[in-house]
Amino acid sequence: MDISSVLQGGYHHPLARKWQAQRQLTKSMLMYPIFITDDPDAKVTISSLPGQCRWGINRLEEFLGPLVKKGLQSVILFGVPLNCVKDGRGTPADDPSGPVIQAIKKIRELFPTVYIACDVCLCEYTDHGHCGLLNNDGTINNSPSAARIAEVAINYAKAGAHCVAPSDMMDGRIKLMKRGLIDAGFGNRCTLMSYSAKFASSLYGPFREAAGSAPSYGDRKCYQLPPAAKGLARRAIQRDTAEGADIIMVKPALPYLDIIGDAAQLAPDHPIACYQVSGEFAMIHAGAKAGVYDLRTMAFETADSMLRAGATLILTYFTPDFLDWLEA
Ligand SMILES: NCc1[nH]cc(CCC(=O)O)c1CC(=O)O
Ligand SMILES: [Zn+2]
Ligand SMILES: [Zn+2]
Repeated sequence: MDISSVLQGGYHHPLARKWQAQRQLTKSMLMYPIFITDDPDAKVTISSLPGQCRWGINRLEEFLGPLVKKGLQSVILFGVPLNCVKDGRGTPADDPSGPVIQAIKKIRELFPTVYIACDVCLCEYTDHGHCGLLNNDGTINNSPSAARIAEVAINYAKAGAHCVAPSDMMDGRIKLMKRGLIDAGFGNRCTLMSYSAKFASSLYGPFREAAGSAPSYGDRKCYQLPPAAKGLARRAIQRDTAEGADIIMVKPALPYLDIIGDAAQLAPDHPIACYQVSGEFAMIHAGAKAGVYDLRTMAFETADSMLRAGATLILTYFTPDFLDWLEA
Protein backbone atom coordinates (compact mmCIF):
# COMPACT_ATOMS: atom_id res chain seq x y z
CA MET A 1 0.00 0.00 0.00
CA ASP A 2 1.06 3.53 -0.70
CA ILE A 3 2.14 5.62 2.35
CA SER A 4 -0.45 8.32 1.73
CA SER A 5 -3.26 5.72 1.55
CA VAL A 6 -3.11 4.76 5.21
CA LEU A 7 -5.71 6.57 7.29
CA GLN A 8 -7.73 4.52 9.82
CA GLY A 9 -4.96 1.95 9.85
CA GLY A 10 -2.72 4.35 11.74
CA TYR A 11 -5.16 4.57 14.61
CA HIS A 12 -5.82 0.89 15.31
CA HIS A 13 -5.92 1.23 19.10
CA PRO A 14 -9.19 2.33 20.82
CA LEU A 15 -7.34 5.16 22.61
CA ALA A 16 -5.87 6.42 19.36
CA ARG A 17 -9.38 6.40 17.89
CA LYS A 18 -10.57 8.57 20.79
CA TRP A 19 -7.95 11.17 19.86
CA GLN A 20 -9.81 11.76 16.62
CA ALA A 21 -12.43 13.75 18.50
CA GLN A 22 -11.82 17.48 18.55
CA ARG A 23 -14.10 17.68 21.55
CA GLN A 24 -15.31 14.89 23.81
CA LEU A 25 -18.50 14.80 25.81
CA THR A 26 -17.95 15.61 29.48
CA LYS A 27 -20.43 16.02 32.32
CA SER A 28 -19.92 19.78 32.39
CA MET A 29 -21.33 20.04 28.85
CA LEU A 30 -24.71 18.66 29.90
CA MET A 31 -27.68 20.79 30.90
CA TYR A 32 -30.73 18.84 32.06
CA PRO A 33 -34.22 20.16 31.16
CA ILE A 34 -36.62 19.54 34.06
CA PHE A 35 -40.36 20.14 34.50
CA ILE A 36 -41.56 21.73 37.73
CA THR A 37 -45.25 21.69 38.49
CA ASP A 38 -47.28 23.57 41.08
CA ASP A 39 -48.44 20.61 43.17
CA PRO A 40 -45.50 20.59 45.61
CA ASP A 41 -45.72 16.84 46.23
CA ALA A 42 -46.17 15.75 42.62
CA LYS A 43 -44.17 13.15 40.74
CA VAL A 44 -46.12 12.49 37.56
CA THR A 45 -44.67 10.46 34.70
CA ILE A 46 -44.75 12.03 31.25
CA SER A 47 -45.78 9.18 28.98
CA SER A 48 -44.31 10.69 25.81
CA LEU A 49 -40.88 11.27 27.41
CA PRO A 50 -39.49 7.94 28.67
CA GLY A 51 -38.22 8.21 32.25
CA GLN A 52 -39.12 11.91 32.65
CA CYS A 53 -41.58 13.30 35.21
CA ARG A 54 -43.18 16.52 36.33
CA TRP A 55 -41.87 17.26 39.78
CA GLY A 56 -43.19 19.28 42.70
CA ILE A 57 -40.70 21.30 44.74
CA ASN A 58 -40.99 19.02 47.78
CA ARG A 59 -39.67 16.15 45.64
CA LEU A 60 -36.60 17.94 44.23
CA GLU A 61 -34.22 16.56 46.81
CA GLU A 62 -35.19 12.98 45.99
CA PHE A 63 -35.10 13.73 42.24
CA LEU A 64 -31.87 15.71 41.93
CA GLY A 65 -29.88 14.43 44.92
CA PRO A 66 -28.74 11.18 43.26
CA LEU A 67 -27.98 13.00 40.00
CA VAL A 68 -25.86 15.64 41.73
CA LYS A 69 -23.92 12.78 43.35
CA LYS A 70 -23.26 11.42 39.85
CA GLY A 71 -21.95 14.77 38.66
CA LEU A 72 -24.98 16.77 37.48
CA GLN A 73 -23.83 20.39 37.13
CA SER A 74 -26.68 22.26 35.51
CA VAL A 75 -30.41 22.20 34.93
CA ILE A 76 -32.85 24.29 32.91
CA LEU A 77 -36.26 24.76 34.51
CA PHE A 78 -39.63 24.65 32.77
CA GLY A 79 -42.69 25.61 34.79
CA VAL A 80 -45.84 23.56 34.40
CA PRO A 81 -48.58 25.41 36.27
CA LEU A 82 -51.76 23.36 36.45
CA ASN A 83 -53.64 25.09 39.25
CA CYS A 84 -53.15 28.74 38.28
CA VAL A 85 -55.34 31.19 36.40
CA LYS A 86 -53.75 31.88 33.01
CA ASP A 87 -54.35 35.19 31.27
CA GLY A 88 -53.35 37.21 28.22
CA ARG A 89 -50.02 38.42 29.59
CA GLY A 90 -48.86 35.24 31.29
CA THR A 91 -49.09 36.66 34.80
CA PRO A 92 -48.32 33.31 36.52
CA ALA A 93 -44.87 33.14 34.81
CA ASP A 94 -43.21 35.18 37.55
CA ASP A 95 -45.65 34.59 40.39
CA PRO A 96 -43.38 34.54 43.47
CA SER A 97 -45.27 31.48 44.71
CA GLY A 98 -45.27 29.81 41.28
CA PRO A 99 -43.25 26.68 40.47
CA VAL A 100 -40.24 28.28 38.74
CA ILE A 101 -39.41 30.91 41.34
CA GLN A 102 -40.02 28.44 44.15
CA ALA A 103 -37.82 25.83 42.44
CA ILE A 104 -34.95 28.29 41.88
CA LYS A 105 -34.89 29.06 45.60
CA LYS A 106 -35.22 25.44 46.61
CA ILE A 107 -32.47 24.17 44.31
CA ARG A 108 -30.09 26.93 45.38
CA GLU A 109 -30.71 25.97 48.98
CA LEU A 110 -30.44 22.19 48.46
CA PHE A 111 -27.66 22.09 45.87
CA PRO A 112 -25.57 25.29 45.94
CA THR A 113 -23.16 23.93 43.31
CA VAL A 114 -25.83 23.42 40.64
CA TYR A 115 -26.05 26.02 37.86
CA ILE A 116 -29.70 26.98 37.38
CA ALA A 117 -30.95 28.17 34.01
CA CYS A 118 -34.58 29.12 33.43
CA ASP A 119 -36.43 28.88 30.17
CA VAL A 120 -38.26 32.20 29.75
CA CYS A 121 -41.47 32.10 27.78
CA LEU A 122 -45.14 32.90 28.22
CA CYS A 123 -46.78 29.95 26.43
CA GLU A 124 -47.01 27.87 29.60
CA TYR A 125 -48.79 30.80 31.30
CA THR A 126 -51.03 32.47 28.72
CA ASP A 127 -54.69 31.48 28.33
CA HIS A 128 -54.19 31.26 24.54
CA GLY A 129 -50.95 29.25 24.75
CA HIS A 130 -48.90 31.53 22.50
CA CYS A 131 -45.41 32.68 23.47
CA GLY A 132 -46.21 36.40 23.63
CA LEU A 133 -49.02 38.93 23.97
CA LEU A 134 -51.60 39.16 21.20
CA ASN A 135 -53.20 41.93 19.20
CA ASN A 136 -57.01 41.99 18.98
CA ASP A 137 -56.85 40.11 15.69
CA GLY A 138 -54.94 37.25 17.32
CA THR A 139 -51.53 38.09 15.85
CA ILE A 140 -48.45 38.48 18.05
CA ASN A 141 -47.83 41.96 19.44
CA ASN A 142 -44.04 41.95 19.41
CA SER A 143 -42.92 44.95 21.50
CA PRO A 144 -45.07 44.49 24.62
CA SER A 145 -44.30 40.76 24.40
CA ALA A 146 -40.56 41.39 24.50
CA ALA A 147 -41.00 43.83 27.38
CA ARG A 148 -43.08 41.35 29.39
CA ILE A 149 -40.63 38.52 28.72
CA ALA A 150 -37.70 40.69 29.82
CA GLU A 151 -39.61 41.49 33.01
CA VAL A 152 -40.10 37.77 33.72
CA ALA A 153 -36.39 37.10 33.12
CA ILE A 154 -35.36 39.81 35.56
CA ASN A 155 -37.66 38.33 38.19
CA TYR A 156 -36.04 34.91 37.69
CA ALA A 157 -32.62 36.54 38.07
CA LYS A 158 -33.80 38.24 41.27
CA ALA A 159 -34.97 34.87 42.60
CA GLY A 160 -31.45 33.49 42.04
CA ALA A 161 -31.31 32.04 38.51
CA HIS A 162 -27.75 31.85 37.18
CA CYS A 163 -28.98 32.00 33.60
CA VAL A 164 -32.10 33.13 31.76
CA ALA A 165 -32.91 31.61 28.39
CA PRO A 166 -35.70 33.23 26.37
CA SER A 167 -37.35 30.74 24.01
CA ASP A 168 -40.19 32.99 22.84
CA MET A 169 -38.51 34.30 19.66
CA MET A 170 -39.80 37.90 19.82
CA ASP A 171 -37.62 40.36 17.90
CA GLY A 172 -35.44 42.59 20.06
CA ARG A 173 -35.86 40.63 23.28
CA ILE A 174 -32.17 40.01 23.83
CA LYS A 175 -31.25 43.70 23.81
CA LEU A 176 -34.13 44.54 26.12
CA MET A 177 -33.33 41.69 28.48
CA LYS A 178 -29.60 42.44 28.66
CA ARG A 179 -30.31 46.12 29.36
CA GLY A 180 -32.86 45.16 32.01
CA LEU A 181 -30.50 42.69 33.69
CA ILE A 182 -27.72 45.28 33.83
CA ASP A 183 -30.02 48.01 35.17
CA ALA A 184 -31.37 45.66 37.85
CA GLY A 185 -27.83 44.86 39.01
CA PHE A 186 -27.45 41.47 37.36
CA GLY A 187 -25.00 42.44 34.63
CA ASN A 188 -22.34 40.26 36.18
CA ARG A 189 -24.56 37.76 37.96
CA CYS A 190 -26.78 36.28 35.30
CA THR A 191 -25.96 34.67 31.96
CA LEU A 192 -28.20 35.40 28.97
CA MET A 193 -28.58 32.34 26.76
CA SER A 194 -30.55 33.03 23.60
CA TYR A 195 -32.58 30.46 21.74
CA SER A 196 -31.31 32.32 18.68
CA ALA A 197 -32.04 29.80 15.97
CA LYS A 198 -35.21 28.11 17.14
CA PHE A 199 -37.08 26.45 14.31
CA ALA A 200 -40.82 25.79 13.96
CA SER A 201 -40.23 22.06 14.30
CA SER A 202 -42.40 18.94 14.46
CA LEU A 203 -40.17 17.73 17.28
CA TYR A 204 -41.74 19.70 20.16
CA GLY A 205 -44.84 17.50 20.54
CA PRO A 206 -43.85 15.56 23.69
CA PHE A 207 -42.72 18.80 25.35
CA ARG A 208 -46.04 20.51 24.65
CA GLU A 209 -47.79 17.55 26.22
CA ALA A 210 -45.43 17.66 29.21
CA ALA A 211 -45.73 21.41 29.72
CA GLY A 212 -49.34 21.87 28.64
CA SER A 213 -48.17 24.65 26.33
CA ALA A 214 -49.70 23.82 22.96
CA PRO A 215 -51.26 26.92 21.35
CA SER A 216 -55.08 26.89 21.59
CA TYR A 217 -55.33 27.97 17.95
CA GLY A 218 -52.89 28.44 15.08
CA ASP A 219 -49.19 27.63 15.26
CA ARG A 220 -45.85 29.30 15.99
CA LYS A 221 -44.71 29.79 12.42
CA CYS A 222 -44.86 33.60 12.65
CA TYR A 223 -42.22 33.74 15.34
CA GLN A 224 -40.19 30.52 15.03
CA LEU A 225 -37.93 30.00 12.02
CA PRO A 226 -39.01 28.03 8.94
CA PRO A 227 -36.98 24.77 8.80
CA ALA A 228 -35.35 25.74 5.51
CA ALA A 229 -34.35 29.24 6.68
CA LYS A 230 -30.57 29.04 6.84
CA GLY A 231 -30.12 32.74 6.08
CA LEU A 232 -32.60 33.89 8.70
CA ALA A 233 -30.96 31.61 11.27
CA ARG A 234 -27.54 33.08 10.47
CA ARG A 235 -28.91 36.61 10.78
CA ALA A 236 -30.62 35.79 14.09
CA ILE A 237 -27.35 34.40 15.47
CA GLN A 238 -25.49 37.57 14.43
CA ARG A 239 -28.22 39.84 15.78
CA ASP A 240 -28.37 38.11 19.17
CA THR A 241 -24.60 38.15 19.47
CA ALA A 242 -24.66 41.90 18.80
CA GLU A 243 -27.58 42.43 21.21
CA GLY A 244 -25.67 40.95 24.13
CA ALA A 245 -26.40 37.22 24.27
CA ASP A 246 -23.75 35.38 26.28
CA ILE A 247 -24.58 31.94 24.83
CA ILE A 248 -26.07 31.19 21.42
CA MET A 249 -28.43 28.21 21.12
CA VAL A 250 -29.66 26.18 18.15
CA LYS A 251 -32.86 24.15 18.53
CA PRO A 252 -33.67 21.36 17.65
CA ALA A 253 -30.19 19.86 17.32
CA LEU A 254 -29.90 16.79 15.11
CA PRO A 255 -31.78 18.04 12.01
CA TYR A 256 -29.96 21.40 12.31
CA LEU A 257 -26.30 20.40 12.62
CA ASP A 258 -25.40 22.74 9.77
CA ILE A 259 -26.88 25.65 11.76
CA ILE A 260 -24.79 24.62 14.79
CA GLY A 261 -21.80 24.76 12.46
CA ASP A 262 -22.88 28.20 11.24
CA ALA A 263 -23.25 29.42 14.83
CA ALA A 264 -19.76 28.19 15.70
CA GLN A 265 -18.42 30.05 12.69
CA LEU A 266 -20.46 33.27 13.21
CA ALA A 267 -19.94 33.44 16.98
CA PRO A 268 -16.57 31.72 17.39
CA ASP A 269 -15.90 33.39 20.73
CA HIS A 270 -19.21 32.42 22.34
CA PRO A 271 -20.25 29.12 23.89
CA ILE A 272 -22.60 27.36 21.46
CA ALA A 273 -25.50 25.42 22.92
CA CYS A 274 -27.86 23.05 21.20
CA TYR A 275 -31.12 21.56 22.44
CA GLN A 276 -31.74 17.90 21.75
CA VAL A 277 -35.49 18.40 22.06
CA SER A 278 -38.30 16.19 23.30
CA GLY A 279 -39.14 14.74 19.88
CA GLU A 280 -35.49 13.83 19.22
CA PHE A 281 -35.33 12.07 22.59
CA ALA A 282 -38.62 10.23 21.97
CA MET A 283 -37.51 9.28 18.46
CA ILE A 284 -34.19 7.83 19.66
CA HIS A 285 -36.04 5.81 22.30
CA ALA A 286 -38.61 4.59 19.78
CA GLY A 287 -35.89 3.45 17.39
CA ALA A 288 -34.07 1.59 20.14
CA LYS A 289 -37.30 -0.07 21.23
CA ALA A 290 -37.93 -1.17 17.64
CA GLY A 291 -34.49 -2.77 17.56
CA VAL A 292 -33.02 -0.33 15.05
CA TYR A 293 -29.97 0.39 17.23
CA ASP A 294 -28.64 0.26 20.77
CA LEU A 295 -29.92 3.23 22.82
CA ARG A 296 -26.64 4.16 24.45
CA THR A 297 -24.58 3.89 21.27
CA MET A 298 -27.08 6.03 19.39
CA ALA A 299 -27.30 8.64 22.16
CA PHE A 300 -23.51 9.05 22.06
CA GLU A 301 -23.50 9.14 18.27
CA THR A 302 -25.99 12.03 18.26
CA ALA A 303 -24.11 13.93 20.98
CA ASP A 304 -20.83 13.46 19.11
CA SER A 305 -22.43 14.84 15.95
CA MET A 306 -23.43 17.99 17.84
CA LEU A 307 -19.98 18.47 19.34
CA ARG A 308 -18.41 17.85 15.94
CA ALA A 309 -20.67 20.52 14.42
CA GLY A 310 -19.43 23.01 17.02
CA ALA A 311 -21.61 22.74 20.13
CA THR A 312 -19.96 23.22 23.52
CA LEU A 313 -23.09 22.66 25.58
CA ILE A 314 -25.99 20.21 25.08
CA LEU A 315 -29.43 20.49 26.62
CA THR A 316 -30.68 16.92 26.73
CA TYR A 317 -33.15 14.63 28.47
CA PHE A 318 -30.41 11.97 28.23
CA THR A 319 -28.42 13.83 30.92
CA PRO A 320 -29.12 11.27 33.71
CA ASP A 321 -28.17 8.44 31.33
CA PHE A 322 -25.01 10.20 30.17
CA LEU A 323 -23.97 10.74 33.81
CA ASP A 324 -24.14 6.96 34.24
CA TRP A 325 -22.58 6.13 30.89
CA LEU A 326 -19.70 8.59 31.30
CA GLU A 327 -18.83 6.88 34.57
CA ALA A 328 -18.21 3.53 32.92
N1 LIG B 1 -41.42 28.21 24.19
C1 LIG B 1 -41.83 26.92 24.50
C2 LIG B 1 -40.77 25.89 24.39
N2 LIG B 1 -39.63 25.91 25.12
C3 LIG B 1 -38.93 24.74 24.82
C4 LIG B 1 -39.68 24.02 23.88
C5 LIG B 1 -39.35 22.69 23.27
C6 LIG B 1 -38.50 21.78 24.07
C7 LIG B 1 -38.59 20.35 23.69
O1 LIG B 1 -39.32 19.95 22.75
O2 LIG B 1 -37.92 19.54 24.36
C8 LIG B 1 -40.82 24.76 23.60
C9 LIG B 1 -41.87 24.28 22.67
C10 LIG B 1 -42.36 25.18 21.63
O3 LIG B 1 -41.72 26.16 21.24
O4 LIG B 1 -43.47 24.91 21.19
ZN1 LIG C 1 -43.26 29.60 24.29
ZN1 LIG D 1 -40.14 28.00 26.23
